[in-house]
Amino acid sequence: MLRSVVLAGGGTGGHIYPLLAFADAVKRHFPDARITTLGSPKGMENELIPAAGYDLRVIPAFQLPRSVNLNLLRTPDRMYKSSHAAGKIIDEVQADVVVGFGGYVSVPAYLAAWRRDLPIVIHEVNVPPGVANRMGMKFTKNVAVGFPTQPQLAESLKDARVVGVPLRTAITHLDRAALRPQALHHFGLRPDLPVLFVSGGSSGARTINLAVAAAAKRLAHAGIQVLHVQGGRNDPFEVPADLPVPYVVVPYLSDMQLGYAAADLMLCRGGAITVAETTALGVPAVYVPYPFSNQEQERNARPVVEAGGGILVGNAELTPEWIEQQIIPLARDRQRLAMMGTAASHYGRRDGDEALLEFVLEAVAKAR
Ligand SMILES: CC(=O)N[C@H]1[C@@H](OP(=O)(O)OP(=O)(O)OC[C@H]2O[C@@H](n3ccc(=O)[nH]c3=O)[C@H](O)[C@@H]2O)O[C@H](CO)[C@@H](O)[C@@H]1O
Repeated sequence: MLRSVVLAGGGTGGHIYPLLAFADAVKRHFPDARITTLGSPKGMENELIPAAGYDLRVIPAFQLPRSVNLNLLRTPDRMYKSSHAAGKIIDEVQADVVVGFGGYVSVPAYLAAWRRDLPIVIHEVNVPPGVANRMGMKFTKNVAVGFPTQPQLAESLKDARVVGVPLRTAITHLDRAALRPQALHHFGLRPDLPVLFVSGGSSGARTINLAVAAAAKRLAHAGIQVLHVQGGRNDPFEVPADLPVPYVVVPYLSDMQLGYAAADLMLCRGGAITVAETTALGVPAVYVPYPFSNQEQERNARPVVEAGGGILVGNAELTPEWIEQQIIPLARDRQRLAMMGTAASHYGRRDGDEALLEFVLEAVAKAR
């Protein structure tokens, strides 16, 4: 039984969408439960959470250090304001549990919950775990992870429960083949030619945007249509106007399921939620991991590639020539795409929201 939950997570889409998917699962099972989310002043949560209809409380920003630093938790001026604000909200809504998904806002929430002796559950999707969640792990052993490889790859996650990634129901309930005609129509794409779906994650990826746009003519002359999501925080790019087949650019897709339904092949970064979605849906993908952030995106994508669900290319290797030599033949090879899609779907799962809820209920029951 859950009466009131506080969910903390923010920054980019990768931290917010799992939180929203989990909130939906709580609402399905406990329609009367109070759901409160904590966010930071500038993150994408300020658009995404109110749009999904949930109560967002913004607490003062707190700059995370680059490494785990517990002294910081004791430094009143840096941390006090944020954790005091989180604590006031936790008290006001009489939370049963705090569930954190990482990002700036999670640390003050973990600290405030620990001070009140409330159960804390951490959900982590990356290897190595993010700094906020690593700090949270000092306060709780209730750690859940998104992928089966994480406990083997990171010592700090070796005892974590693998629950999968909570994904939006628009994605977990998606029948790609059934939605495809509507999706193609929506974007003005043709049903007789393959579609390359390009997305650099929630903020977009400049390297990917520029490389694909520079290959636009070659793709079009090979009969490959492109559906290209620019990404929430990226500059526009130029695509030639007189192409013989559609090249559709959209700034950001709120209905990401339409993109997945239209896609024959995806070209994307290796953000954890993107990987969870492509594999849950069996979408074959070319992964171009973001080369920084501790190689976390390469670690996300590599197991899928090893399972045969996609291919991996380094950021610097993604040139218009590489696209011509590797992506064009792949996008036209229906048999190879089908095999890759099946392999990807064997790695993915769609029940992360339910599995995390079960884990949270166990944590609450243990604490009572
Ligand atoms: C550069 C960086 O540090 N990126 C991190 C960030 O990625 P990022 O925030 O890009 O997150 P992911 O790639 O994991 O997920 C992106 C999410 O945004 C959605 N989406 C994307 C574009 C769009 O137009 N519409 C839309 O809905 C996708 O469907 C997906 O649900 O968080 C991830 C999860 O912690 C990490 O693994 C990534 O390494």
